[in-house]
Amino acid sequence: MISAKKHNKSQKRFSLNKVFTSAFSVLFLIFLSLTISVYYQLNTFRAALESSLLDSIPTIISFDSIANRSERLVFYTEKLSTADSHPALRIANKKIQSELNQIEEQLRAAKLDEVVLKEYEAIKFELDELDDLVTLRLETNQKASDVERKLYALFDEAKALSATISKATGTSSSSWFEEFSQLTIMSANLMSADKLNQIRKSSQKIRNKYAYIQTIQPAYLGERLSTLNADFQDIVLGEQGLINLRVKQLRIKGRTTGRGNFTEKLVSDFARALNFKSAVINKKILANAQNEKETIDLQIRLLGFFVFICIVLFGFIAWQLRQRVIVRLIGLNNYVSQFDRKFLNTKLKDEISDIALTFDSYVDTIEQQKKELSQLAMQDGLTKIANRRAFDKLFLNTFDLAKRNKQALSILLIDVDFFKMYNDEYGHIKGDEALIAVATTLKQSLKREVDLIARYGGEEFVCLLPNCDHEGACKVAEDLRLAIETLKEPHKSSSVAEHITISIGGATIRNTEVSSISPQFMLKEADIALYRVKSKGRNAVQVSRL
Ligand SMILES: Nc1nc2c(ncn2[C@@H]2O[C@H](COP(=O)(O)OP(=O)(O)OP(=O)(O)O)[C@@H](O)[C@H]2O)c(=O)[nH]1
Repeated sequence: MISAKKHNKSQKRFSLNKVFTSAFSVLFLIFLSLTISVYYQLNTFRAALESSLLDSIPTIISFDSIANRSERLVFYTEKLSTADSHPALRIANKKIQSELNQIEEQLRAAKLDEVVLKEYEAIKFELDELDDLVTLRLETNQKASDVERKLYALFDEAKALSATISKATGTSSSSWFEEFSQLTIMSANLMSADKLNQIRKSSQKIRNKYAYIQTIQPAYLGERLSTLNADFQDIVLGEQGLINLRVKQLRIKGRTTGRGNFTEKLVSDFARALNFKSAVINKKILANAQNEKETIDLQIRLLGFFVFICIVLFGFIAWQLRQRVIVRLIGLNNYVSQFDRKFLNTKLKDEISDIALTFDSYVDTIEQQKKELSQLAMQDGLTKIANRRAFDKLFLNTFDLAKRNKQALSILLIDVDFFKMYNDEYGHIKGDEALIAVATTLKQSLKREVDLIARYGGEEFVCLLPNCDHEGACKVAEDLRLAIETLKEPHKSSSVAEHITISIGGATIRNTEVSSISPQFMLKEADIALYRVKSKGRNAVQVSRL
């Protein structure tokens, strides 16, 4: 079984599985935190936008709208307080009511705080009060006008009475009527007096004049005059007389003006308060937007930083992938395809190194097996010495070398004598053992490293003796023959000896003649020599010189 070579124990192991799992986990976590951060930021941004769009901006718009309506309300309040007729009052009231309705609707929609609502209620109350005052003023005005008319009617009556006096007395005018005319003018002038003090002074003068007139009135007018006086008393000096009405008029006017100004101020304040609130919300929105902008800026910078880190990490992982996996796999492929150890890289302790080491073991094993196979291919299966193929190959190479170097070369053909009989006598198994013994002895008998003994076929062996001349070849042949004889392997059926013997026929080429002789020829000559030895009785050697 093939086992991978072990890593150096001091080297820390980095499993590729762990490396890539950790790297991708880190990237995944960064990606996840990026996603969460972006999601959180977008949500915050959405909430801020929602708060601005759905809450603050509509509130500002409704505040502005209420403030605008309030400013219009100021205008109509002025119209109301200065209304000098009932139609004008009705128009002003209608406009005010319309504005109030709109304001109330918007106030409800804007969900404003209690203070604003109370202010609004106060405005409504003041407007009602103002309306009452203006109505009262118009009624008083009407009464004053009626009384004024009555005054002029009374004057006409006095005038007619004066004419009657003139007719009766024969004079063109009476001093009474003159005084009465002045009294009427003084009374009529009350209508143009716009100060209470003036009215008080005038009323005193009127009373004095009225008292004086009574002292100068003609006695013969009798009852007619007393009615006139009583009417004057009612029209000017009475409870509902012109003086009291004018005082009331001025007082109501003062109150109306005061209330009107107060209400206008109240409405203006209300509008200002709304404008202020709107400005505050506006400021808040701007502050929020600024905060959001700063947060988003920070997030963008953070995002950029994270993206940068991600790119660096991706680059690092890609580089690691290339260095740790791709480059090493290419190296491994080169190693496997070219069997060149320079491509073998097992520095890192991981799965690829494991594979590389396993391949390395396979390569070792294959090379070992190749060696063994090539050895087996050149070895004789029975005797374990070189076989004929090995001999043929080496013989041709040695022959070429000898030819080139002009060296002597010898070969010996060795044949075990009467081996057929040996087999017949002892059986094939014994025969095999005998051949093994002969081969081993022959091999051990050779002294030079370069000499080769091979099994040529059957019970025949061949010996290759490079750079060996005729004399040397004869000596080696004789040594071999002697070694087998010394073996004393019993061979009863042999007619040469009682033990196994060999016959050797050889051939030697001299250095000068090498070029004209072929390896086949040399073998043939050795075979002829062997034949001769056999013919002469065996257990002998003969080497031909070529
Ligand atoms: N046991 C055994 N016998 C073999 C082997 N190879 C060849 N032989 C036998 O060797 C014998 C050779 O016989 P022959 O060629 O007649 O030669 P010989 O009997 O030695 O006679 P000479 O060569 O004339 O002395 C044959 O009987 C072969 O069967 C082998 O590997 N094992």
